[in-house]
Amino acid sequence: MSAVSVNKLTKLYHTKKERVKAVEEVSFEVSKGELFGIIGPDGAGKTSLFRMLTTLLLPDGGSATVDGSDIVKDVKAIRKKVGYMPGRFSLYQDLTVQENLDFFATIFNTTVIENYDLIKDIYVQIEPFKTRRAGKLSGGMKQKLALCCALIHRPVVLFLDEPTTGVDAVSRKEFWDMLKRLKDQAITILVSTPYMDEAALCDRVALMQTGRILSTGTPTSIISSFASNLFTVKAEKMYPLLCDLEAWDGARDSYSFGEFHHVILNAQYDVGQLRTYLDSKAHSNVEIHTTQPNIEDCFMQLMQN
Ligand SMILES: Nc1ncnc2c1ncn2[C@@H]1O[C@H](COP(=O)(O)OP(=O)(O)OP(=O)(O)O)[C@@H](O)[C@H]1O
Repeated sequence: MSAVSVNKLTKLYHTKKERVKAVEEVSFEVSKGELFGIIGPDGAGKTSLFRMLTTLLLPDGGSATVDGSDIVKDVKAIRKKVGYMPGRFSLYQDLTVQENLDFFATIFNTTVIENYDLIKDIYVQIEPFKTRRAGKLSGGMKQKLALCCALIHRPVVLFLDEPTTGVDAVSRKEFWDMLKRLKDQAITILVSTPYMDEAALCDRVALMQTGRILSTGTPTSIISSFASNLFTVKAEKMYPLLCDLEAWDGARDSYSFGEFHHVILNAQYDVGQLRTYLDSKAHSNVEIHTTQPNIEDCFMQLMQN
């Protein structure tokens, strides 16, 4: 049995102006003990998906089970089994660190001591501030407290909605290290993120855009399915360079990528023709290198398709 099984799950929102398909016939499976990432930009539908899987939102179509329980019929069972850390800080700002933890333990009819072994690694980092109000903690500390609260009833499946958004690079790394250690405790983890580089830290990922899943697989399998002539290109004037690349028949796709532009050449074109074309457009200090694709390149290509 899968830890999470999702079959054509759909969520629509009706506003005065329009009907938004936030999640559209999404299907995937997550195995027990997996660290599964839902990777997608703002508005992709990640929060709506997680809220349906944690029974906070009713679907408009399709079905899903979490640890064998149906998300519509077995609401009470699921709420006992899942831990949910919402994207926005959801703890009680006026309660202290200790009080927040006790509160969440109490509503799940358990105690902090009973499950201390599970949160110990994370909790020791915020313990020196246990009498501080949650609202006065730094972003990284809030995130650790929220994770402890989501874990305090020893969930079978943990849902983390954009846990690293707005968190500094060091705290992000620490957070992913914590998730790896939690995985060793046999907890299945679903984590959503808009950061493409975090895909590589998951066992498997689903790439999501405007309510749909574009691809599912291990980060390596998604990258190896990217069969393309990919180059990095740089020149003195980067914006005109991008405009010229976009206008060229030889480029199947081109987009900004950090300090470079990435260009995928059409099959019948080569790097010599790319250089000749850029010379004909009078670009100076042109640098062209072959490069290996990463998840972001795959995402860009899938979006084009
Ligand atoms: N209550 C709502 N009413 C109307 N539209 C909504 C509502 N909630 C979300 N949406 C829309 O549904 C789409 C998916 O939103 P959702 O929050 O699920 O995505 P997300 O990937 O979590 O993005 P974000 O990180 O911006 O929250 C977006 O277009 C959003 O504007």
